[in-house]
Amino acid sequence: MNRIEKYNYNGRTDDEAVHERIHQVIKDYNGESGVPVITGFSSDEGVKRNKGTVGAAEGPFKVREKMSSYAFMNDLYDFGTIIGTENLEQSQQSLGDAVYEIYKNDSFPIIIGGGHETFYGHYLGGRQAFSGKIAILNFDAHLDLRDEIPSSGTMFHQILSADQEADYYCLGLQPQGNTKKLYDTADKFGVRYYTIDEVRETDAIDKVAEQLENYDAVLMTLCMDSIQQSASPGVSAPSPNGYTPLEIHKLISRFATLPNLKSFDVSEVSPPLDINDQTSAMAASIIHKFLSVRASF
Ligand SMILES: N=CN[C@@H](CCC(=O)O)C(=O)O
Repeated sequence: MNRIEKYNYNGRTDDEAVHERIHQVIKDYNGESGVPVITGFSSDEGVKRNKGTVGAAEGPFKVREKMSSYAFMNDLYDFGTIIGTENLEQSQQSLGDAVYEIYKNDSFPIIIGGGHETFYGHYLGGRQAFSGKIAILNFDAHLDLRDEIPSSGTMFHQILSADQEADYYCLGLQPQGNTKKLYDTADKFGVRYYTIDEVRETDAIDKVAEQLENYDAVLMTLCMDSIQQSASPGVSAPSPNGYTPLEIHKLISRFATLPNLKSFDVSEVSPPLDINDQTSAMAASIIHKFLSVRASF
């Protein structure tokens, strides 16, 4: 079991008597039901193995720092952060165990990565909690379907090659970031994938939203490299023509209200690569938007 570190939220307090910012309302998670639970996964190992630029291990702390003073008045809990090691497989299992504990109590994990290898741990918890058909909804510049040792570029290959009951939807692909081999792999597994242009210019989103209704559980994941580089520069593999902040806020809001959505992770924020904390702030604003739009957990 990996070490779990608690986060100490701090921020502006306007009036001691009124609890209206995240750092004032957030509590340690102790098994409560029907609540959103922030959970960190501090890991660089997946990006390192994928030959990317490391730094995402600092994401869970920096994104919480940005969220701390955001106006917020509803229930919110924090599980702590799983501290990843070079033993990525064990770290992902520890994240899966944490996520499973939250699901078991009928609560809703909101996970802050870590490299996108975060999603494999997220999935392990989801698969343990939910039998039947699972949909993975990934907003990403990359398919992450490499058939190699586990990294931040392999999670969906790992899942689809072992789980017949999991379907993969990928929205926002950057053509320059995915080779023919990755597209062939996607076709082999029947992945429903859409480039950024298809998301913008077709009815892909409506179609996907309709198809997602047919699953027992939907697990949603956002790779911050799917957002345009000028708004999300602090990632290992930036996208000059990724989602605009408005586009990604709209998309996350749209899918946040799916009744069968069980959890959400935001991955790949790398504070050492960031400019003026823009990427951490963007991730924090997306989580805040998600919390505001999804009325019940
Ligand atoms: N979604 C994240 N993907 C990987 C890059 C994928 C690739 O190199 O194909 C990452 O940043 O580590």
